[in-house]
Amino acid sequence: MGTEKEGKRKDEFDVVVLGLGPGGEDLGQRLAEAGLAVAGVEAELVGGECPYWACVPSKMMLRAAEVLAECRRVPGLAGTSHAQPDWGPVARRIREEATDDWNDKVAAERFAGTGATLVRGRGRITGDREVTVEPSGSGGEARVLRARRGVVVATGTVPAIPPVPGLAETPYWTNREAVSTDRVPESLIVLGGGAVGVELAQAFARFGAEVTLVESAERLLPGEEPEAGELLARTFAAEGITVRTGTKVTRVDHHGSAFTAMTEDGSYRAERLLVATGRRVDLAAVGAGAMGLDESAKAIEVDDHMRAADGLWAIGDVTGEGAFTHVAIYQAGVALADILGEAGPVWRRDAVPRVTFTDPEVGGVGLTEAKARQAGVPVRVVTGDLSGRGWIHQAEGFVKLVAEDGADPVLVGASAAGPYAGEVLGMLTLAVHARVPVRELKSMIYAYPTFHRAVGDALKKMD
Ligand SMILES: Cc1cc2nc3c(=O)[nH]c(=O)nc-3n(C[C@H](O)[C@H](O)[C@H](O)COP(=O)(O)OP(=O)(O)OC[C@H]3O[C@@H](n4cnc5c(N)ncnc54)[C@H](O)[C@@H]3O)c2cc1C
Ligand SMILES: NC(=O)c1ccc[n+]([C@@H]2O[C@H](COP(=O)([O-])OP(=O)(O)OC[C@H]3O[C@@H](n4cnc5c(N)ncnc54)[C@H](O)[C@@H]3O)[C@@H](O)[C@H]2O)c1
Repeated sequence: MGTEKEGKRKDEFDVVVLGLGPGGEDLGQRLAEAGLAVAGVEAELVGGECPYWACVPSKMMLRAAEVLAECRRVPGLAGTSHAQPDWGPVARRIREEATDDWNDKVAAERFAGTGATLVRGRGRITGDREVTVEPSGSGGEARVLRARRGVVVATGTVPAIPPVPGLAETPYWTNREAVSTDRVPESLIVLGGGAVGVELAQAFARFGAEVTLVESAERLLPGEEPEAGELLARTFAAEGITVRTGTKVTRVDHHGSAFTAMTEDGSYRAERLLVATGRRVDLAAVGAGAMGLDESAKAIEVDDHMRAADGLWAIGDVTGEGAFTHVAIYQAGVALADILGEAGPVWRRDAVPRVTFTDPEVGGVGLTEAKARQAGVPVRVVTGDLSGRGWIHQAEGFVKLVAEDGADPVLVGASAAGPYAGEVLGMLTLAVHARVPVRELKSMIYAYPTFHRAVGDALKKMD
């Protein structure tokens, strides 16, 4: 229902969802389907980062790169092969199949089809349960949206650009330019060896780019088990990717058509430079202070029901928990139950799975050994290789299991790396989530010769 106040259009809803990425889109639709009056506010594209600039296009790139790598594995296993990489089909699939040329018409119609109201523009919390939306582009008047039950903040993150001298003045890439490029650069410097950095470095390298990756921590994927970073470093070296860990970029310049990155141990030149050094939230832009939150905080802190304050929920990357699409959507389900006042799932942080889609894949769930020890959890840890299947497949990888010690130990963390490691992670996620005792896992039958049989072999080492 719209009213006019101080020259601004005013509308009332039950819930206002700010940001329609995977989390906000899912929650807004489900609230509307439950019969609530919902406004979803979106500044860019309905669907958010994941389908247009992140998960989906990057996985299309990696799938294509994997096909090339398989082709290169034919000699010695199956004869001879010759593959001529062509970025054309990759760019075409991303443009036509994944993003509809970065057009959200279908998603917007799906959202509105549930009965929710899509409000295009940049929203800001301007009072208790009140959001003011500045329309996208020029023209149009601001709209004030009132939320009877409350506001859900689902505004995600933006790339965190490190304060490296010179960098801000250069035409560097973030994930957005990287996944929407029509052409593979001849050479590429990647800053950051987290999930974005390693995935995109490998995809471009397999399509012929000469890639240098600079990571300030001591190893790639520093949040994962050390064995994962070591495995990726070996794989990348074998594929011709230059990896520099434990070093910082001290200056970046761009002259003509080339970037130069100075590091503590040398200087690197490349046609393109990709910044993949993490993400940040901007709580001041969201107006979080208007509902009593600290706008300088790194994320919106939430309880087990995704509540951030009275009449305020937060879900997805803005909560600083996970930074994964499956977490944003899971948290949407938690907030849904809370807003509807129904029994439902609570936000559990102890069994969150994560998969980095490099080849080999790296999957993890729960705590790494280091994080368990830091938290003071007494642990038993076993590691095993891919056993028979790894040898047959000519593939490297590992399984690492972290069990909380005690009379009847349970896994509190596990990692799998290798072919299909993200799929092997499924059973490990179940084990951590459902607290399946190690004795039960040991008594299971593991099909021979699967990759997940490595879990059974590793468990034999756990006395
Ligand atoms: C290259 C890359 C690859 C990735 N791959 C994977 C993967 O394989 N698997 C995985 O699980 N995760 C992956 N991620 C992470 C995943 O993209 C995010 O976790 C996910 O998109 C978070 O969803 P969200 O709803 O919290 O926020 P977002 O997707 O960031 O959406 C937030 C939305 O809010 C809008 N918004 C922001 N501020 C306002 C405002 N003031 N008013 C109105 N609208 C606003 C934005 O325009 C955006 O549409 C990847 C990330 C990157 C960068
Ligand atoms: N497959 C997936 O699920 C997937 C894929 C991509 C991204 N994501 C998620 O998206 C988020 C963003 O990913 P990301 O890789 O950008 O962030 P990240 O925080 O995971 O990794 C950033 C890396 O950059 C390094 N770094 C920071 N400053 C640096 C500097 N000045 N020079 C060199 N290295 C520097 C950090 O040590 C870190 O290893 C993450 O939470 C990630 O989990 C998930």
